[in-house]
Amino acid sequence: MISLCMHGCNGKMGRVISQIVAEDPSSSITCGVDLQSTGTEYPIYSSVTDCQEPFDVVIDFSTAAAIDSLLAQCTSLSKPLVLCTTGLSEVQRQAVAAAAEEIPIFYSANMSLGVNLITALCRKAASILAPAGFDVEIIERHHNQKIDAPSGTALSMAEALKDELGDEYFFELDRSAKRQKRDPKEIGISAVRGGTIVGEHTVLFAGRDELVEIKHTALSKEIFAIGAVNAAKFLLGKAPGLYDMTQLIG
Ligand SMILES: NC(=O)c1ccc[n+]([C@@H]2O[C@H](COP(=O)([O-])OP(=O)(O)OC[C@H]3O[C@@H](n4cnc5c(N)ncnc54)[C@H](O)[C@@H]3O)[C@@H](O)[C@H]2O)c1
Ligand SMILES: O=C(O)C1=N[C@H](C(=O)O)CCC1
Repeated sequence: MISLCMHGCNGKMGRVISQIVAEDPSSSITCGVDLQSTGTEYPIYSSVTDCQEPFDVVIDFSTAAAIDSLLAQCTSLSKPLVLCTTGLSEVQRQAVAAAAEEIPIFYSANMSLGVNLITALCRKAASILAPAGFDVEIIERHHNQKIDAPSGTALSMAEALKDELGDEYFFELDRSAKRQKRDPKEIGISAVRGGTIVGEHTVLFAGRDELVEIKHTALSKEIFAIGAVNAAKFLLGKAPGLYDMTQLIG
């Protein structure tokens, strides 16, 4: 049995995790952290360090602005952290790496199995298609409540592709001010926001007279919640370090 502290418990993902855990006999949420202290069956605090109930692991789905403080709270208590919030700055990502020297941290911009599989498939496709002259574009679509753009997943896929293709490749997030043809070394990233789209990521390889598209569609937020709870179970008893889906999937 694992006991959890849910950071961002009143948010969309926090509520889905609460439902998933309520149906899981091997996990429980003993306490939560959010800006408002009502709305759940478990007590809610304004900081992880204020929580009175025992817990093994913190799961976070909140906002980038909360992460500096969250890292300090988890390291001060020596609590493992499953960090799912996206939109972190480069400085914050360095802070995550530094905190992971003290506590186990699982960080993934996308907790679904499928996205992590297609990222590996895209690496393979890119290694064959880009040298043959195919342009690489990532198109992501999300709901109209999402704050960060492009999505953490799109950035993480772009990083994987750049890692595969070489340092001469670069990200192009906004062509609006440019008046020039596409650079062959661009990895274009486009973000669409609308309605209740849970999350779609398409990697397009556009060649001369042929297109290859690799696409993942999330049909519910539950896939992220299940991945986060599995990550919390995976972290239990682990040494300090930075873990991700590649280790969880094995
Ligand atoms: N890694 C993944 O698989 C994955 C999947 C879905 C969403 N996300 C990311 O998770 C984050 C949350 O998504 P959401 O849709 O639940 O957002 P949301 O806006 O619905 O919920 C965020 C919650 O965090 C709370 N919050 C804000 N500041 C806080 C603070 N200082 N301390 C504690 N709680 C605070 C808010 O009050 C809110 O209840 C986003 O960054 C999103 O991109 C990641
Ligand atoms: O709903 C969101 O917000 C999501 N955010 C993640 C991202 O930015 O990649 C994962 C998909 C859902």
